[in-house]
Amino acid sequence: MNSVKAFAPATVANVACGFDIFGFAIEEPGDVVELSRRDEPGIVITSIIGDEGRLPRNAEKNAVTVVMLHLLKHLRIKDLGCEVILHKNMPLGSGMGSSAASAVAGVVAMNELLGNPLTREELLPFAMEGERIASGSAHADNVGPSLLGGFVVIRSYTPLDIFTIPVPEDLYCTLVHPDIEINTKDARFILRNEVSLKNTIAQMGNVAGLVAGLMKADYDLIGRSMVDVIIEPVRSILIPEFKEVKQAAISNGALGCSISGAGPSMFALSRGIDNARKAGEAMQKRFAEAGIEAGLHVSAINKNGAMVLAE
Ligand SMILES: Nc1ncnc2c1ncn2[C@@H]1O[C@H](COP(=O)(O)OP(=O)(O)O)[C@@H](O)[C@H]1O
Ligand SMILES: N[C@@H](CCOP(=O)(O)O)C(=O)O
Repeated sequence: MNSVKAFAPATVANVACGFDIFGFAIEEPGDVVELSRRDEPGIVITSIIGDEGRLPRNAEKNAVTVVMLHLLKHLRIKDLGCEVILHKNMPLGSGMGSSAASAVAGVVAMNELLGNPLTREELLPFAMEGERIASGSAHADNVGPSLLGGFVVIRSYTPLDIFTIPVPEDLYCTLVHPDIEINTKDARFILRNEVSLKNTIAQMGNVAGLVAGLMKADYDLIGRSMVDVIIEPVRSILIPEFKEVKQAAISNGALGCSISGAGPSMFALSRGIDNARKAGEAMQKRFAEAGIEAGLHVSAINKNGAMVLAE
């Protein structure tokens, strides 16, 4: 095989109470990577479309190629020559798993070009290296769902133990991206290292409730469990109109609403696409009243994750 194209979707990480342990993918947007072999050895980024020239062109600094370099090293392949085109289809520092989408599309494309020596699950640690370069932390709650699809739970990082759980058929996500940027690295830096016993108990109850609610298709339980007493109170300060936008979502049919990843995007979960759209329009309107433009995506939970595209 001489050339390959792969797509990897945007993701909602944390899902309110599950900091670094919960995430799911949405249908769109997503990054697309094109790979083609060349005669000279080495991985070269020939073009990035859609980043306004902001992303590193150096293969060792961009999440899309860092993952390929790690994969090739693991497979002890030294002489491969490859040209990379990245279609950057989502904003940077968005809370939509932008760096993760590039990393996953990159590692899936390279694995395909090599004839799929690794399974999807085996690609995960390499995709996580893309997150390390982007945010200083190799968290898996964006790359996991972007790679595997579904609602992902990371039970443990050492050793890595990750699985997906079923979600109700009629569950829809609303993702609203206000036109501001928050660097995940900065949004991790401001978090406290200590958590009180009281908050730990509350958070554990919600984590258990959200898993049970999703698996039992108990929409009320899902809504009641979308509460984050640890991270949201700290990070929401970085998002203008956070409380008002969250209230707008809940008053307009959403089961619950919180920060998507490290923000500034906010997400809501709803029963049915009509509720998800209504909540999204209300959230967008609330941002607009404060003079902030916001993009809106309404989607089912993406069960497939990354895809190799026909040439
Ligand atoms: N291919 C890539 N796509 C997006 N960001 C990348 C990529 N490669 C490196 N980065 C770096 O990662 C940071 C953005 O990642 P992050 O803050 O995690 O955003 P997001 O929340 O959207 O994933 C920026 O500093 C950016 O330069
Ligand atoms: N668990 C991470 C998720 C970051 O998601 P992103 O989409 O903002 O990169 C965190 O909360 O830091």
